[in-house]
Amino acid sequence: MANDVWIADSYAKINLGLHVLERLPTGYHAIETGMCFLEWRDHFEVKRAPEMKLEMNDENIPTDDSNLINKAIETLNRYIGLQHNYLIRVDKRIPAGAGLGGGSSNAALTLRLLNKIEELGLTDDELIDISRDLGADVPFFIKGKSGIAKGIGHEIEHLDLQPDFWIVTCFPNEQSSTAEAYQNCVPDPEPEFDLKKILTEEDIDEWQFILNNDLEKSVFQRINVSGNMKDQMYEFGATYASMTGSGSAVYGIFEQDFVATNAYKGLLELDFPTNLTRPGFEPDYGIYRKA
Ligand SMILES: C[C@@](CO)(OP(=O)(O)O)[C@H](O)COP(=O)(O)OP(=O)(O)OC[C@H]1O[C@@H](n2ccc(N)nc2=O)[C@H](O)[C@@H]1O
Ligand SMILES: Nc1ncnc2c1ncn2[C@@H]1O[C@H](COP(=O)(O)OP(=O)(O)O)[C@@H](O)[C@H]1O
Repeated sequence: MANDVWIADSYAKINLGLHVLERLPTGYHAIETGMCFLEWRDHFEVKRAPEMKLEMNDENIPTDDSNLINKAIETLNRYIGLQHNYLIRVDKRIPAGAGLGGGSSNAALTLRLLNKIEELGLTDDELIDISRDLGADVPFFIKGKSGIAKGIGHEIEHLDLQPDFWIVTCFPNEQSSTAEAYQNCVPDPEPEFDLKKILTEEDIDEWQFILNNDLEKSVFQRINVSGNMKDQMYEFGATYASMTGSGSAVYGIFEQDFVATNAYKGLLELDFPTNLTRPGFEPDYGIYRKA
């Protein structure tokens, strides 16, 4: 009904390995990367309004046409035409420029929310098609399932890659440019290790020797604190640690809860935005009417 308020959450992701295979003529890069979700979420509340309006509680992120939520609204409007205007309020908790996909995740949720509220009847595959122009990472966020992304990130094989361990993720408060991270890395068309085999067959104890993020080197040269934080995760007892995506956030995977909790508290004391995700976490992709 016209006065309904709709609520939903938009989740962060981390990358489990990231191979940069080739620089393409478009300037984008062919990659393969595993992705799973964190219990780190932005909260959306949406209701009808006289005109489209976006409100976010993060003054560092513009709410003008450059915002990926507004780009998603514009894309959907162009594709099928929206019947109404909405006020979209976002309680933003996922840091931007962190390699956590916060903006991409917001764009995907916006498409799913408006599809549901306006009863547009678009399938996931149609939403995935529409989402491609919004960003390389946006299609991944349409289904809410972990998996391996290839191509520029649009070709997704959904697999259950959600680790059954604790994940501690920390953002050292320095935004990393995705474009720069890719521009400064050296593609390797023949990676030494088979990413899918590692993620689905290798014991996690082996990951630190064979699971790499090819964007780390160039980012750690510019943002040293991220490299130091990766070392710190191992010092805290992580079984595996890596920068996520184009950074600058770093995550550690821990097999014992008290070791993870100790790392989480230690990093929080540094005043960095830090997240603790429990074993086997699955995002709630539901869209609900607020009671
Ligand atoms: C690095 C990754 C890993 O998951 O995520 P984040 O670190 O951004 O979370 C993704 O590849 C980022 O996806 P996304 O953030 O949607 O990238 P886009 O906005 O489409 O592209 C931003 C810029 O990154 C570069 N880019 C992006 C993806 C890709 N496969 N090759 C690239 O070279 C291009 O210079 C592009 O102009
Ligand atoms: N709704 C949004 N949330 C977060 N970042 C956004 C949003 N809209 C646009 N942006 C811009 O996108 C960039 C970060 O996008 P994001 O997907 O969070 O990248 P990353 O995964 O690298 O952190 C920043 O430059 C930010 O200003």
